[in-house]
Amino acid sequence: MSSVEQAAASAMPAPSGHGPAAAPEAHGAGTSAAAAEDPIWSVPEHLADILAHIRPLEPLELRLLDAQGCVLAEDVTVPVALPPFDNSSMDGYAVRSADVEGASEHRPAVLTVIGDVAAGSGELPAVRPGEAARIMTGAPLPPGADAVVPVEWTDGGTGRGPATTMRAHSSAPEGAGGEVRVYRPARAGRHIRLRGSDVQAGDLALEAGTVLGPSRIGLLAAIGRSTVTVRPRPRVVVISTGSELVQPGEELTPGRIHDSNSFALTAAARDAGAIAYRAGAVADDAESLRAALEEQLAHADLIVTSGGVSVGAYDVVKETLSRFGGGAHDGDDRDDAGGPHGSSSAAEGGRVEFRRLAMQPGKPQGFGRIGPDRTPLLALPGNPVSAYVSFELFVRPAIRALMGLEPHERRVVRARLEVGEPLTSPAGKRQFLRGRYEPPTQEGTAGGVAPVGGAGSHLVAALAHADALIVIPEDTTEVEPGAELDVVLLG
Ligand SMILES: Nc1nc2c(c(=O)[nH]1)N[C@H]1C(S)=C(S)[C@@H](COP(=O)(O)OP(=O)(O)OC[C@H]3O[C@@H](n4cnc5c(N)ncnc54)[C@H](O)[C@@H]3O)O[C@H]1N2
Ligand code: MOO
Repeated sequence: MSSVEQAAASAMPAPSGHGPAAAPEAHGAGTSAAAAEDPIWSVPEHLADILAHIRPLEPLELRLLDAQGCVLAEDVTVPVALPPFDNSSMDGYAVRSADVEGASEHRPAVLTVIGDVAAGSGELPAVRPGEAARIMTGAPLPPGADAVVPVEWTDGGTGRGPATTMRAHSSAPEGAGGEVRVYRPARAGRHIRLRGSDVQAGDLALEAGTVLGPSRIGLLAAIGRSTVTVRPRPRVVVISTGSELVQPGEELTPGRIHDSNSFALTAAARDAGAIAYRAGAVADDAESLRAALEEQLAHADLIVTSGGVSVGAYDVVKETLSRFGGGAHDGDDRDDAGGPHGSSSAAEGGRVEFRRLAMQPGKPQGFGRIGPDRTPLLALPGNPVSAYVSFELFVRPAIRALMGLEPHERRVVRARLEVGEPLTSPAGKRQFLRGRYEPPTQEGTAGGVAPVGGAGSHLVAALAHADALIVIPEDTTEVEPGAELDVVLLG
């Protein structure tokens, strides 16, 4: 295991934690009397439960541009070689190399021009000894020729010394005939792109599992594919909840705040590769939330909510989703909650289970599958930093799993903590502080990381200036200046 992998294993939630797990007390997070009924989940346990209930989306055949950002679900082999024929890499003259051997400015080779070969030419003139064909970049090499001299090595057929360019056929059609003086030799093969020099027929063009970025879409087009079988980008619906929320652009009245989570989470889902829809903010009432969910379920592969998962009197997400049925396939409303802390997870029962996690921020979390298609739903806490950190730890991997990708994307590195005073961290919680990372100046040494803002999960401005999450492990309550910690690099 490399040092980065080791760091990742300790800093990031790992799916290996799924299944019967250590009692919460083992993480030092258990609360005495309540622990037995309301266990505290570790970060890896919660992620493992999510990933255990998410299957990659079924492959679809999509047109090339619709497949951008998707994961290839087939091995694509090359049907015909690229380039499909020997062709010129320069605008110039196709010649027989023997005819231009020893050519110089003082003793040019004088060749008879037998015509033009433009890109796309089907019929090719044969080049015999003493002849040349004017040829354009990408045009097929005519039979007989074995080299191309660029126009800059010739007089361009003008008889007036070295040329810099060809004369346009429209204004000087005589350029396709007459004579050309060649001032430099070209050995056989010069300026020729050979058939199959890029890929051969039968080669593997792209392997299943490849993400289709622009250059890969270009390759698929080059080998003649108009459609491709991919796992589609997941459709993620983001719903924020809270009667205090006002949309950006609208005036704030007393007690209200702008809805920032639905924007940050939708943007984050797009950044992770999803097609994300912002369904907007729903007021804190169960009926509105239920209606919004019913409406969105039809076109969601994953639903993300923010807010309403804590212990308040208006925590409507928790109230609604704890009882939201599984829909058509929902045989019963059985209570099969438990996951690593019991026999199975709520996700199997078609409802959402709410948990406390041994982390800060992001303690309250919900996960389950709802509706007739058992659509996965992640209910994130409403505090903006908590929602964002939860996205990075749980939603991003879930989106990647739906795409058929390895869930962990973020790089984790070791970095020296750059602070004046020791930092404290709550016992039994994995703390994720926002930080700015400075890469090492020397190879083999650790970079530095400085906290941005405090631990408060309302600090959106500090979050916007952070580029890393500083991970303080569960069993660490104080970190000295200069200590090395895992750091999750955001982007
Ligand atoms: N008595 C307790 N109170 C709280 C606990 C607890 O254990 N006991 N946990 C705290 C923690 S930790 C968190 S995190 C929050 C989670 O609360 P909710 O998920 O129920 O979220 P809300 O109450 O709806 O909102 C919390 C906070 O975030 C602001 N918010 C909500 N949505 C948005 C949005 N879309 N854009 C911007 N800001 C948003 C909201 O106004 C609140 O300030 O609970 C603690 N309380
Ligand atoms: O978990 Mo809350 O997310 O600490 O603010």
